[in-house]
Amino acid sequence: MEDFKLHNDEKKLLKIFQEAYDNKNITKLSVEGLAKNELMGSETKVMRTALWLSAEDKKLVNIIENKSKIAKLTEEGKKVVEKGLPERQVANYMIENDLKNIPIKELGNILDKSEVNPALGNLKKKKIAKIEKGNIIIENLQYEDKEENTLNKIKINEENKNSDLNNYNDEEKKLINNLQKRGFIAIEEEVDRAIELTEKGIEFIKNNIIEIKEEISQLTREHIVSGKWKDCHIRPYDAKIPSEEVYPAKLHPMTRIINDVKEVLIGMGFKEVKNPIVETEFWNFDVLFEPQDHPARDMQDTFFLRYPNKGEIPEMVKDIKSIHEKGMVGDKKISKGWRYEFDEEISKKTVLRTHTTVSSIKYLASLTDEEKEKPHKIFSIDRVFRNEAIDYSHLPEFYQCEGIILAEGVHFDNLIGLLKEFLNRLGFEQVRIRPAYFPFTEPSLEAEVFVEGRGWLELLGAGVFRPEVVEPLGINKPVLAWGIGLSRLAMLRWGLTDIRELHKNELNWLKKA
Ligand SMILES: N[C@@H](Cc1ccccc1)C(=O)O
Repeated sequence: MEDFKLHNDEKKLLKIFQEAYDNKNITKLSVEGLAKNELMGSETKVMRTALWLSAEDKKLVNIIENKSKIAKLTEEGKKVVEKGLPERQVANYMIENDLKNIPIKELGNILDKSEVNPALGNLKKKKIAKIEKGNIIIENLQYEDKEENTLNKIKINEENKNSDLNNYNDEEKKLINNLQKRGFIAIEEEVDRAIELTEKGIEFIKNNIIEIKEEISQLTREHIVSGKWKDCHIRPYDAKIPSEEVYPAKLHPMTRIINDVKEVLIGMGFKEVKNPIVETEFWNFDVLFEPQDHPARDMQDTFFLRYPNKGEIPEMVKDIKSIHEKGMVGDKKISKGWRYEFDEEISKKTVLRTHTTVSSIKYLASLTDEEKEKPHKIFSIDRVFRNEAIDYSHLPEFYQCEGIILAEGVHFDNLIGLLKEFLNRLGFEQVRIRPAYFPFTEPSLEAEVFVEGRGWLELLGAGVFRPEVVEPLGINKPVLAWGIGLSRLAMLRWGLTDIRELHKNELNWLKKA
């Protein structure tokens, strides 16, 4: 025997071929025929076994697939073969009742509702009757119908397992096309499979005695107690055998990314916070020291709400007003401010949050004096909204993940170290940092990752919150902040080039992702 181990089923299949070859020099057998052999028993088993035998290391057989189109009668079609086409049923009815004409309305008693219109059309087309003033007037009841002949032919061909569409001439094919539209015939694709010995396969069955010993795949107590184990052949375990692919139920890829990122952050000591989708401009922009005339607030980027168009804002708005207008925290001047007139009415306007930085800043604002003394590490993962046209890289709704560290003595270097660690844990080995600008952080940075075949890609924005952001909240310690787009992350993980793919729920992709 050659240098590979054969599974019992493989031996059985080869044995069938060996007999066919010895008797009639046959090297090719249909899967259907093989399945009927008692050594096999089912088409699935034949196919599975043939797949093993055709694998790279053996190549003893080839699987040959012949695709063909076949014409079959539908359930409706079968009825029509018995009773005639609907127009024939009308004609028969008239013959039986000796009628020369009937009102169209009466068709409802003879035929199914859905068949009335097609029957009328065909009565006219086939010149069986003409229609005048709501009456069907008979012209020729003894007609021959090529469509019915074709239906009969299909029935007979089906009985003889001869349904290939190629058995019909062009005229018949046209008729079949019509009958298919009327729902009496279905065209289906059929795959005819056969297994054929390769040269190597032929050599093999010529030169080997194929011995089939019953095998067991599991040793039981019974085998041991009875001593049967001495005669048992235990099937060796082969992890390389190709098998049917199975797709178990699983979470949506986007949910999986979210869960993975959560796990990484929780592992790094962060705590999750959640916030509502609808925010005031106060929390979405003002507190983050974004001036009220900042272009990002423009209609183009932000979704403003009509109902309710105003929300509540805290007393603290006075402090925010003062930092925006004059750069003052209480009576201490910490910066130039934006030097414009801050409008509390604008602060009250409602928006769909445009970034998760809202969650970070709301958390900081919620701390009591005592809590402010302690270090904090929090993150949030949430949907954010931007009024952008949908294309391969933009959706009006997407996921962001955002986090902060508040602690005495932390600085920019710690932020870089943290982000490198975070991105490493997400599977990106090469990370590089570039300077960037955000209205609420100074200094600010962008982190890029290197992806094989795509180069350096920007993934993350970060920085140290400006004093103008944290000091009005009574926080005098550094706060490191960062935000990352999760859709980008998901696209990289699954090699997508179009963000829309993530939400199409295309089953084939979902199964394999
Ligand atoms: N909020 C920023 C990201 C960011 C978060 C925190 C600090 C710096 C930048 C964005 O949406 O792009």
